[in-house]
Amino acid sequence: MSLLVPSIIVAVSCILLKLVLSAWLSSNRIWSALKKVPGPKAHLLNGNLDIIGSIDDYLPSVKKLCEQYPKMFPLWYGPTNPVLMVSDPVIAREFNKSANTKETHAHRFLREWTGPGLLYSNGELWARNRKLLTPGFHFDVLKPYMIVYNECTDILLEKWVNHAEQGKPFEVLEDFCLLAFDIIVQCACSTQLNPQTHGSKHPFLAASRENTALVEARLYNPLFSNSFIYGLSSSGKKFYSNVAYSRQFAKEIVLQRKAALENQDNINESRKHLDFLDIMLTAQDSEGVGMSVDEIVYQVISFLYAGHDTTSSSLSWLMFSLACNPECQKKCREEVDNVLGSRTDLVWEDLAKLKYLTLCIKESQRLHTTVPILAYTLGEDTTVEGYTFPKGMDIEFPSYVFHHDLKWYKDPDKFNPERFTAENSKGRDPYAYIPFAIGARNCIGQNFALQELKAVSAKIIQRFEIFTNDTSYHHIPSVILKNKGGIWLSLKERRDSVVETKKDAVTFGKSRFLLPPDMSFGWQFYILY
Ligand code: HEM
Repeated sequence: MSLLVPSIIVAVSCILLKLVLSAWLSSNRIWSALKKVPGPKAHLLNGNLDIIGSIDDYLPSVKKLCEQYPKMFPLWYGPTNPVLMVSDPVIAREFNKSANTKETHAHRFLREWTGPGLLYSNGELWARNRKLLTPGFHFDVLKPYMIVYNECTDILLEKWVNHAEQGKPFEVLEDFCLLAFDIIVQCACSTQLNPQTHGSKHPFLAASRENTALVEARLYNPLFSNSFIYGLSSSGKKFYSNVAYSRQFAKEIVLQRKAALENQDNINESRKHLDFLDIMLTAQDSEGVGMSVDEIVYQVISFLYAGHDTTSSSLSWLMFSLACNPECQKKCREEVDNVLGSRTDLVWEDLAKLKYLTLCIKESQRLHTTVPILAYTLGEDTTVEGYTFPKGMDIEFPSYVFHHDLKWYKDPDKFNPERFTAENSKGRDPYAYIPFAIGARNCIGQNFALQELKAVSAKIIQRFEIFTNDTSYHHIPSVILKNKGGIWLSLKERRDSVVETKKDAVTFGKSRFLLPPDMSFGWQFYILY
């Protein structure tokens, strides 16, 4: 007994020593590798933070450094947090050949929130789930979602009639955020929350926004890297309470759906579509093992998060681009009028016919790159351009810089949709255009997102003319790209339109059954099918 305590102390000390030693050795390997690569001189106390400047200056600073070091360079976010920034898309391809993981500080913090869903998991867990979820994005599954896009956009259009009548500029990101959330929650979980008309922000959206901001702030405080210490702070308490809420919210949806699936009688036979949740609840791997409820909860949170933030940013920038370029807007409108005639609802077959609008979407995603920096951690030792970089080293692909590279884009700051015609795209390296990332960790939702962007924007253009008083912008790289001061547009309802508008388009009579309002905040939710 008397020897027990000293033995425990020795054992714990040995484990701690081993942990510290291996962390030190790994950092040392990274530092030795990075020392060999030319780059800006790092300060002992703040690394390269003085060159990078504030978040307002971040993108221009990185772009300038990429021009100065056109292949790659080490960048120190503070004294102990180096990454290798890859300036050249062709070299980025070399780094993407091995299995990269998502293990940076930001990924770790975000994973604490979403859990190990597809977005932030790694290794075998990620590979298994990616395989199980891929069928959920097959075109046959996506096609019926057109109904949801049409119905949700009708709600937005009715709200926007007021803006058109007032003729004053208004900030659009918030409305697009509600729209995209409305769409994803219906398509992913067949659940209706009516976030666009509820009058107050849905708590999942509030939690999602607050946690993104908290993660951004956490990156600047090395003490908060430790989850236990972070949990004691007021920011940490808010963060973990948002985590608990989001999981409870997602779990409620999953359990209700699981019960309904188990009791087939409850499911109406004329269901309009399969959703991601059905696929997750019924998918099995090669050994016949399905996903656990917790695993599905993490996927639901990841999908709801990834599926609304990026899409709303893309939609806002697309509308801004069209407002700044009236001649392009006019061409889109002519195309939409030709394709739709007097119809207001789009059908799947319309999407392929909206060729010019598609070029505008691509160009807007280039100029205003939604996810401007992609970060990874090397999954194995990797040799590129004669340098060997160790497993565990963080790398970044500045997709925003790739999208503004003079080598691939003439007049990169100009909005020119024609650069994406098949003819003009010839010879462009695929890594020079990566709005949805590229390789194994590319966006699983990209077809869904493009379909949604086309359908929503076509309906807006059909109904309104879009204007802006200020064509200047200042890109801010939050997790997604924002404009400093927001995106402000004004609208005019079209008088020349041949369509019949649907004032009573918004009906909620499709709900099959109502779940108890157990998520508080006065929010009820409806399982639709
Ligand atoms: C315009 C809209 C969208 C853009 C620009 C976009 C962009 C991206 C990018 C750049 C990544 C890679 C992130 C990284 O490596 O850190 C990604 C991953 C992902 N996206 Fe999207 N996304 C969009 C819409 C969506 C939608 C609608 C969904 C869900 C339906 C979705 C689900 C995901 C998921 C689950 C991942 C992780 C994939 C994996 O690692 O296997 N995204 N997205």
